[in-house]
Amino acid sequence: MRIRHVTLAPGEKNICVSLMSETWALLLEEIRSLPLKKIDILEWRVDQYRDKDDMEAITETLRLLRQEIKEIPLIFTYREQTREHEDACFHLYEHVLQEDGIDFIDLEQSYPVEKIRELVTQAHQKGVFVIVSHHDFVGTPDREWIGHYVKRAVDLGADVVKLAVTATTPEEVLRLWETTYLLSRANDVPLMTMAMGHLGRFSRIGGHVFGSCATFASGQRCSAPGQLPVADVYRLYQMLADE
Ligand SMILES: O=C1C[C@@](O)(C(=O)O)C[C@@H](O)[C@@H]1O
Repeated sequence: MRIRHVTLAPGEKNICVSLMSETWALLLEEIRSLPLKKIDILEWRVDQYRDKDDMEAITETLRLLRQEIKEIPLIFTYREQTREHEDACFHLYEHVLQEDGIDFIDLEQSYPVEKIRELVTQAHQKGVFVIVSHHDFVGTPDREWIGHYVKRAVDLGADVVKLAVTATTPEEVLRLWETTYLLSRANDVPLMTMAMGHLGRFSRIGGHVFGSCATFASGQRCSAPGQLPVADVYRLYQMLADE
């Protein structure tokens, strides 16, 4: 699968970095502080943005953001798992899908099925790809759960399936890698998998070997525990590539 100049396929060493600022002025400073040439995909974590309920501000910020990041693929993510924020989140996604400039939206698999389907339809009509995500901030689900999850996400219309778990033991890293390896060979839809936490750091530099199509690294701020700085991940990837 190709988005602008980026290929999302098992084994690709794509680096995603999240933009975490609260205002446009800070976002601009954040973008300018990043080594953009080392970044394949940017994620705008709009849940961190102060004016996220102001649709005009969102439209304008997106326009400026796109100007600044040029051709870098952009994921638009409102990371909220509480029910009370869901309406605001769906409203925002619907709004942004009428605008230009985003390449992906990220939808949590726990959202109501009907809503996911509606947003998938709207996104696809607009030529925007959908990442269906699951986050486990406590541990790593068992193999069977992960298998069902990936199948369900594909059935819901995901173009990419993301799984971010927490690794509390080495066995959980192994389980994530093993399931990523098997499921990436069994599905045409690219998988992005990673583990959070200290042990999860290994999954963030070795995931591509097991079939993940991208990893998340930290820019100005981490957007999840265990992310390594983007320049370090880039350097490691170069070291792994030259043999
Ligand atoms: O889903 C993900 C992955 C992530 O949670 C991580 O563990 O790196 C970071 C989030 O910003 C992103 O939306």
